[in-house]
Amino acid sequence: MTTSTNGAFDRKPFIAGNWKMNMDHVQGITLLQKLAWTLSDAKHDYSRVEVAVFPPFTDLRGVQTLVQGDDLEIAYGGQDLSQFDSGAYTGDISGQFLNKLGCKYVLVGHSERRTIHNESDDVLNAKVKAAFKHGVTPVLCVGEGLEIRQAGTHVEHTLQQLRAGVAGLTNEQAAELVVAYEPVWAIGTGEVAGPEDAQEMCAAIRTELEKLFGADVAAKTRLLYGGSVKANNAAAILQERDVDGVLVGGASLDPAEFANIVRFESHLVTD
Ligand SMILES: O=C(CO)COP(=O)(O)O
Repeated sequence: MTTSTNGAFDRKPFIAGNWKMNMDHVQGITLLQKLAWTLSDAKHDYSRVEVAVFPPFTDLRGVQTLVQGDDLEIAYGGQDLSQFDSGAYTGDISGQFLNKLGCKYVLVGHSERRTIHNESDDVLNAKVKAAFKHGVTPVLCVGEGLEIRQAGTHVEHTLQQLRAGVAGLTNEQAAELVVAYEPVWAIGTGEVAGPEDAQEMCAAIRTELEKLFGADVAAKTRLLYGGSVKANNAAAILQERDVDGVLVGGASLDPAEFANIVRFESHLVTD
């Protein structure tokens, strides 16, 4: 097995599964158990490659119980949080509640939230700050739709979302933040941005973070790619220098497929 070219993995690779609105709390426990068994059988080294799942809110208590009871090293997080701490916000979930459930991460600004729920850059910036306030690491999602990609303004569009999302963060927060580049045209469509597209945008994001927070900070921020990632394309994407992980939708619902993505290093064989 060869080592990856990804900056010799200065940043710990991060493989995240976004279950979206799939898996009720019973199905979710079964899925997580199967994933944990598969990775355990494969002797997965969690200290080399971090694994996290993002189940629906209603699954989180069960996930917490399983993770604690079986001493699993799989992290988990919410798919969204409120920008507010508590109060008359029917249907919303506070970052404090996520923290209390042991969530290490929370997705912020997934394209499905930006579009279906009309979440603005200002709201998303407030959500990023709310996550940090409550001790949960935000995974800020950015990315362009098809029309913007075709117009060739995708880099500027994505960087504008990034700047708005990280406005007012401290250097320490920016280093801890995770950013996921998810081109909307590649989500759930089978269309995958090529490894070079993922690298182009992740490099642009890192350069922008350097401008905003300095090179030392930008060298620590983990950048993920998401959009139709499968076991057969993950390794090539993850070999790119600035791509530190993947955010997986559909393929994270299949424990064997997702475990193979987690074990991408075993697909980097050259001999
Ligand atoms: O939106 C995504 C992950 O957050 C990507 O979804 P798919 O992997 O199903 O394309």
